[in-house]
Order: sequence, then structure tokens, then C-alpha cells
Amino acid sequence: MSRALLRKVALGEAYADLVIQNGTLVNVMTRELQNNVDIAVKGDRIASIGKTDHLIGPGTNVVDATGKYVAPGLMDGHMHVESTMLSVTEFAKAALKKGTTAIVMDPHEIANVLGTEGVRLMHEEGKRLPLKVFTTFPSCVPATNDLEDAGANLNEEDIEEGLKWEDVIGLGEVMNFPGVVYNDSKMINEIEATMKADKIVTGHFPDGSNGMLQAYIASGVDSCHETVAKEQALEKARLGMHIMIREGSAWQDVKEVIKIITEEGIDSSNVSLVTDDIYPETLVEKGQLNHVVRRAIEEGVDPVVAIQMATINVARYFHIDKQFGSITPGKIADIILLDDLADVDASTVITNGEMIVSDQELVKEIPAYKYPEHARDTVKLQRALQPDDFNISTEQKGQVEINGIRIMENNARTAKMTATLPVTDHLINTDLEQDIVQLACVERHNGTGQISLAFAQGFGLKSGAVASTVAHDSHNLLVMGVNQQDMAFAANQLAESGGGMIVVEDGEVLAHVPMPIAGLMSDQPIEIVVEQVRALEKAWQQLGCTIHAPFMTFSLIALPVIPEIRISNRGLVDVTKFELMDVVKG
Ligand SMILES: Nc1ncnc2[nH]cnc12
Ligand SMILES: [Mn+2]
Repeated sequence: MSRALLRKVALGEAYADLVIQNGTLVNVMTRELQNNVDIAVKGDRIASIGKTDHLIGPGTNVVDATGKYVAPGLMDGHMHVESTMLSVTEFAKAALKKGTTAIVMDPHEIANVLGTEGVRLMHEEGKRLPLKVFTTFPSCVPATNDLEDAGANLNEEDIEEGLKWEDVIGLGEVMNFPGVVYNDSKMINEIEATMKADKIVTGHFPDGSNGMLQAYIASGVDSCHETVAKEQALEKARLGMHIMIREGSAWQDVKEVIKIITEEGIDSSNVSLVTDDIYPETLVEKGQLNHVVRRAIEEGVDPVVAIQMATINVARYFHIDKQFGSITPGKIADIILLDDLADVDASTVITNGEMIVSDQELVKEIPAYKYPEHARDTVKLQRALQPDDFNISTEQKGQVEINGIRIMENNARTAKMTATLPVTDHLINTDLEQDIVQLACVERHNGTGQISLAFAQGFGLKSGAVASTVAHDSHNLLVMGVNQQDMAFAANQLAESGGGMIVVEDGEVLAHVPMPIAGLMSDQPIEIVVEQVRALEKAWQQLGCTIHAPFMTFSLIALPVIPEIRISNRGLVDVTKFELMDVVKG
């Protein structure tokens, strides 16, 4: 849209294409609610704010916003589309209905399976959508240098190339924070290349000394979404880090971290709200970023401040606020109408000046996107697994001390667990009394046959087995169960299906969510995937698990960059020391 036309409309010398009348403007620039304000749109941009009756011509689309709030479209500054189990297109259809008009996705999940080609596929898919899809190019594939094996390795050259792509606005979360702090050349070169390209370096700093944190920030990394405690958030904010407060399906940090605003009263302009990882049911039942805004308001944040944290604050952090994030002349016309500021449910969504959602329904056809064959069939095992593959043996007799992983509901973190387990014929047994079951991580990208074995606690399984090729971030094949027959059955069934998530019991499949795109995403519409995931959740419960979204927590159990302890295809990882550790003590 030429700005000459915007000038004409602003001067009343040309008609608008769209006017939105009599709404209450959520002015994120001044933190005001301005009653009875009109907005004039020409083409894909906002032309003027104020009375618009004189701008209505024969072709002008008039939207009556009486009794409604008019806000900038919501912008999610850190999320992984793959975690929604949907393609970018299917995700966009659901997210637009919730008022999200822009995302900054970090496609390191597909990058761990398909490398740069995977990033390209999702980035290209995003270009075709009414949802603005910005990408931060994955910085850590695999997430750690020598603790795991992924399906690809991205090096500095890959990142320098990716940073040249249009709408790649930064570097993806720098998870290898010890690598940065202790001068790992790959990490330092990537960050330097990003800053040279005048793009944003996004972070991931769950734990570490103040010295490490300052070294990390001094290196050029200036945001984090992994903060779970108020004091840690204050420490990072005072050092200039942009704080991304996360509320996903299973990682729910708003309640605690929002206290930096509601209790400490710090300036909120360098704070934003993000989802990070949500699964389909959350998307449909609670919402997307609008749910995080709602949670912030529930915790006492002023609604206009909460909306700033999901609009202009995000745009400013990523240096795209000259185009996005506010309803002011010249900006892209991404606008939502809200019935009220507590629910944050968008009744109308406009992107690029075009009506996309009306009465909470899509009014624009969004064509499906077909992934090529090479992006499917990505689960490559050396051979079908046998029950004995999961034997964990020891020379010790009677019982043995082990190290294991304890998970916590709705928490991205895990805790080191030690326990005494019985030994029979040199094989270590599970112990359901202690809620300890067997866990395995099977390499699935190169058919190496590599498999690591461990124990997990906290899922409450009493029977059967589960498996998932969503296993952040290397996305090998995770298997967990009460008996080895079902573990082998679950793994083999899932591998043959091209990947996804599965629950089995006594040799029967109880539930299965096929995710043939890279073993990470379904190629089905959200309505089907939601039903499949609901059945999956029920099947987990049938095995005895009562925690919320267990498959989300399970899918994170292989992520060796969030404390305290994880499993990778190479073994048990002590994330507090970034080194492998033995399962059997002593
Ligand atoms: N919070 C997170 N940090 C790193 N990798 C992730 N993959 C999905 N969620 C993640
Ligand atoms: Mn992270």
C-alpha cells in the first residue's frame, strides 16, 4: 500500500477501504482506553484514527465496534508450532480465531529432524497465511554439543544463510548457555553473525550463577522464556533481559513470574507474554496467546498493560514496531475486536486490512499445505525392537541404587531421583510402589540402533507403555512403560506409522496420534487432532496416569538443557553439570 494513499485518506481526500467505528481503542502507545474512536484503513495499513463518516465511500467496508474494544492483533514472541502437533496452516486457522495475528516461531523441532530444509518448509508455509509468521532461525541443533544425537547438525554457515531469509528476524533460543558463557566458538560465531545482521538473539537461561547470566547477556543474548521464579525474573530484568513470561499447556509460569509487575511494580515495557508450547486441546478450549493475556489479567495485571505485553512490547523487542504492534497511522492493519478485556476473546480479527474472522468464525478460505514425501517417513530404526532390548542389567545382587528422572506436573523442570530397586537374575526391575517405571530413548534418525535406558518417576503408570517421536529437542524415539513387551510393541507400532504419540496395553493400541510430518506434526485438521489427543489423554489415564497433559511432560523428558536431569539417546544427562551420568550408582 502506497503511503501517498494513506496521506490522502488521512487528509479526507480519499475514501477508506475499511472503517471501524465507535469502538474503545486500546491505545498501547499511551496505555489508555480511548472511548468512541474510529479507525480508517486503506489497503493493508491504518490510515487514520478519529471520526471516519466522511471517509465512507461506495466501496468502504464498515464495521460497527460499538460496545467493543479495538486492540492490535496479538503477537506471540516465542513458540514452537510443532508442539501444537499441527501444521503451520492448521495452527494458523485456530490461532487467528483466538486473536493471534503474528507469531515468532522457533522451528528448532523440525530442524532437529530435517535440518535447514525443515525450517524452510515451515517458513515457506507461513508466508502463504493471513497470520504473520516470523521465524527465529534455530541456534542449537542439536541442543547440546555432545550429549545427544539429532537428525541434523546446524552450523554457523547454516545460520548465517538462514538469517538472510526475509522474515527471519532473529536467532532461535540459545539453549547451549554454558557454551556461550565458556566461549564455544560455534555459539559465539552464531551470536556475532546475528548481531552483525542487526537481528535479535533470543535466549534460554533456566539456571546459572549471576556471573554466568551476566556473561550470557554480555555476549548479546537478550531475552529468556525459561524463568519460573520472581527473583530470577527480577535479576534478569534488572540486567536488561527482555522477560518472556510463559503459559503453555504444561509449563505455567505466569502465576509466579507476573509478580515482578503485580508485586514489585517494575516497568512492564520489556516484558512480554508467550505460549512456548501448547497442544491442540488448549488451543481450542483455552485459547492461544489470548489465554496468556487472560491469565495475566487474572493475576492482577491491568488489562491494557497485559495487552501491551502481547503486542507493542513484542514488536519493539524484535524491532518490528515500525510495522506492527499498535493501532497508529502507517502500521499494518492487524486489528482485533474484543467484547471485553477480561475474557480476551476476539469476536472479529482483521489482518492486512482484511476481515479474516467474524463472530469467532473464519471467513477466509485458507488452503491446506502439502509437505513433500522427504518430510514424512522420518522414523528410521535399525530393526524392530525386542523386549530384551530394554533389559537394564547389573552385577549387583538383590537390590541396587539407581539414578532416575522425577517429573513434576505442569512444570518444564525435572528433579534427580535416587531409589533402591529389586534385582532378579541380574536385571533391575521397576517398582510401581515407588511409581518408578522404565524409560528408553531410541535413536530414530540414522538407524544406528543406539538405545539408552533409565527409570522415570511421577507419571503414575500402573500398566502398559507409551511412546513418542516428539522428544524435545533431538526428537528421537522415547518409550516408557511398566513391562518390556508393551514397550517394544509401542515403539514398533509408532515407528511403522511414521511417528507421533501412542499408548498401548497388553499388546493392544489404546490410542495413537499419527504425526507423519517429521514425526512431529499431524497432517490432519485440528478438529481431528483434538479428538485423537483427547483419546490419547484418556488412554494415559487408563494406564493409571492422573497428571495434566502427561504427553507434553513426557515429550520434554529428553531435553538436556532444562535442569535437572534428562535422558538422551546417549544416556542419562545431568543437566546441572551438562554431562552424562550412570543409571546404576556405585
Ligand atoms: N522451552 C523450551 N526450551 C527449549 N526447547 C524447547 N522445545 C520446546 N519447548 C522448549
Ligand atoms: Mn526454551
